Amino acid sequence: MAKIKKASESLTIMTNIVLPNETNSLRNLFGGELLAKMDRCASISAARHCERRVVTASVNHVSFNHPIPEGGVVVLESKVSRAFSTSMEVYVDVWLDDPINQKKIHTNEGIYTFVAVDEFNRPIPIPDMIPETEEEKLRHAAAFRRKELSLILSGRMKPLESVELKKLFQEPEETKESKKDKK
Ligand SMILES: CCCCCCCCCCCCCCCC(=O)SCCNC(=O)CCNC(=O)[C@H](O)C(C)(C)COP(=O)(O)OP(=O)(O)OC[C@H]1O[C@@H](n2cnc3c(N)ncnc32)[C@H](O)[C@@H]1OP(=O)(O)O
Repeated sequence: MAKIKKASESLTIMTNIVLPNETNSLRNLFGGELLAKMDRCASISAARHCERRVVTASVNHVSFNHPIPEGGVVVLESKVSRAFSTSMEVYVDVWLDDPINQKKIHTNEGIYTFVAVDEFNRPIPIPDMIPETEEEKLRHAAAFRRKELSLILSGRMKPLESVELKKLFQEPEETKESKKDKK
């Protein structure tokens, strides 16, 4: 198994048409149906990256920005955004595709955490990942913060133990100095 893989090697694209049994009372794609589709797409990306069985450990974020109507063509694209020791973050982008007018609307985004497991469902090490595009680099850079937040929210980490997340709430030294100068 390769020790380091590119983000693009885990790219997974799923295209579907929204059927009536998947909609809510407003005849738009039901949120839970979309979550299931995102989980499926993201789990394939995770398995492609680590070439192992994976389980969903956490759904860290999902945004519903635009409804997806019955009959709409929905395209899901997922890629591993960062690999840690046994876990990986997977980003899923969802698009409403209008093949007739050739328009694409970015409707949703989801961030999932998967863990690679052995035959006894114990976590096992995974290959590292290199981001290449600007977007991959941005997502990769912020992933550690999101991991810490997810661990805090799930009670697996104490807020004061965080490294990257804590930095967001700390004032830069220069700002502190300039405040002192003004006094
Ligand atoms: C070959 C290619 C072909 C491709 C084509 C085939 C594709 C074929 C795909 C099929 C894919 C099926 C995909 C099914 C997807 C489900 O539906 S799975 C069902 C739902 N999920 C579950 O049932 C999982 C239940 N939970 C568990 O089993 C355990 O809690 C877990 C997740 C394995 C973790 O176990 P644990 O003993 O607590 O392990 P622990 O060492 O504490 O943590 C392991 C890692 O997870 C991280 N972690 C744990 N919880 C969290 C959290 N809440 N937030 C963030 N990180 C967390 C830890 O930080 C740690 O990360 P690392 O620092 O090691 O990277």
